[in-house]
Amino acid sequence: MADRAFAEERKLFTKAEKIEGTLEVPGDKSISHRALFFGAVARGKTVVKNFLKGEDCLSTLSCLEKLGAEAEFAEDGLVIRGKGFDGLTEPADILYAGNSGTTARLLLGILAGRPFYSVLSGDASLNNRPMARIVEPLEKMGAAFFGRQGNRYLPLSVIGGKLRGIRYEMPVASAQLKSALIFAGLQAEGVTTVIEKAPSRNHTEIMLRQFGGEIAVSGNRIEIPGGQRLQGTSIEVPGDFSSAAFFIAAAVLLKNSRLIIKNVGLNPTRTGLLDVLARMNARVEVVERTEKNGEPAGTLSVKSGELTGTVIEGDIIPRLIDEIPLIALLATQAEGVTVIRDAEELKVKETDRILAVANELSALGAKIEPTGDGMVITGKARLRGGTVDSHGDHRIGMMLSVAALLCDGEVRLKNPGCVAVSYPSFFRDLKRLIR
Ligand SMILES: O=C(O)C1=C[C@@H](OP(=O)(O)O)[C@@H](O)[C@H](O)C1
Ligand SMILES: C=C(OP(=O)(O)O)C(=O)O
Repeated sequence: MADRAFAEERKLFTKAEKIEGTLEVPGDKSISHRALFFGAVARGKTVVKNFLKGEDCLSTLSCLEKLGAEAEFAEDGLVIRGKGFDGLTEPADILYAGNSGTTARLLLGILAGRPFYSVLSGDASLNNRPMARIVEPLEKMGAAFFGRQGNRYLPLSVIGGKLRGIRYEMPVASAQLKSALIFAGLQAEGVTTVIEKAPSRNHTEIMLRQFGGEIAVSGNRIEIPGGQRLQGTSIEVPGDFSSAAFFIAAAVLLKNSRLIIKNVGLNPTRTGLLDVLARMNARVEVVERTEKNGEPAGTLSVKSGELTGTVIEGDIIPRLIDEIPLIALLATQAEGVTVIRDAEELKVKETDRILAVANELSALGAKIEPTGDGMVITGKARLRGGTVDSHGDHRIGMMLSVAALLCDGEVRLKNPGCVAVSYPSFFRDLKRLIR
C-alpha cells in the first residue's frame, strides 16, 4: 500500500522450540470500533476501557472527530462525549478510513441518516473493496451516494437525510453490512428488518442494548425500531480473539508448548477456529468463562498436539473468516488434506487472501491449491526459509510470522508494519513467548 510508510522488510523470528507463558492480547478491534460509533451517536459520556489503539480503530476515531464528536484518552480509558445522532455535524474535510473496512462500512450506515454532505475515502486497498453491498440497501432507505463505477467503490460522497425502514435479505453474510443497516435503522422512520444469510459476529446487537437501545433478534431475523435515542455508558473491551488466534496456532504447532491466554473474547460468533481445532484434534480448552458488557470472554489453555486435516465449509465460515489464513497454516502441518470452501469473501479483504495465502505459504514449501472459494491444503509439509510479502495485509503478515517459527531457514517479511492495523505490539508479544 503506497500510502502507509513502513519498514520495507523485516527478518522474522527463526525456528522456535516452543511457545510458553501467559498472554493478554490487546482489546478487540470489532468491539472497539463499535464502542466509538455508539459513543459518538449516544447522549452523554461513554468510557471505553481496554480500547484497541490499532490503526483501524484510530481511523474510526479520526472520522468521528471530523464529524464533531469529542473524545480524549483519560486514565480509565477513552472518553467520548456524544450529543446523539443529531449532534454530528457536516465535516469540513474528507473522512479518511485508512485500511479499515469496518470504519467505512459502519460509518456509511450512520452518514445515511445525517442531513449533510460528506466524502469518505480510504487507502489503495480499501478503495478497491466492494461498497455496493452497503450502498444499495441504504439507497432503498433514502440516502444518496455518488462514486466511481456506479457507486461501487470509495471514495464515495454521501448525502444523507430522512430514512425509512425496509425489509432486507442480506446477499452476503457480513457483520459490517448488518451493522451498517442497524445504524441506519436506528435513525429511520418505522422498523428495519434484516435477514441474515448465516450468523455473523453480533457485537453490534449486543452493544446496542448496553447503550439502552432496542433490537429484536429471532433466528436469522433482526428488527430495529427506528427513531431511537441512545444513552452513553461504560464499555470494557475484552481481548481480541482474532489476535489471540496467532498465538493459539503457534502453541498448537510448536512441540511442548503451553500457553495461557487471559481475558480474551469468546463470543461464539467469533470462535469458529476453536470448533475447527477440536475437529483437528488440537488441545485447546476454555478454562474460565466470564462476561463483559454482554460479551462472553474468558481464559484459554493451549497445548501442542498432532493435527488431522478437515473440511471447513458452510455456516461456520463467517465465524472464522479472519482466521482462515491461520487455518491454512495449521493445515500445512496436519495429517492428510484440508479443504476450505464457501470462503469467496476472502477475495475482498485487505488483499485477496486466497491468493496471498497460497502464494506466500507455497514460497515457504507448503502445498496449497487456491480454488474459486477457498483452498485445498496437503499436510505434513516441510517449510523452508525465504522472502515473503504481507502485501500490506496485517493478518497475512502475522500468519507468516507464525509460519517462520516452523521454517528450516531464515524468513524475511516484506511490508511488516501493517500488523499495527490490529495488533501494534504483535512482534514484542511474540518475542516474549518464544523459546
Ligand atoms: O464487523 C466487523 O467488525 C468485521 C466483520 C468481518 O467483515 P465482513 O463483514 O466483511 O464479513 C471481518 O472480516 C472484519 O475483520 C471485521
Ligand atoms: C477484514 C478485516 O478488517 P476490515 O474489514 O475492518 O478492514 C480484518 O481485520 O481482517
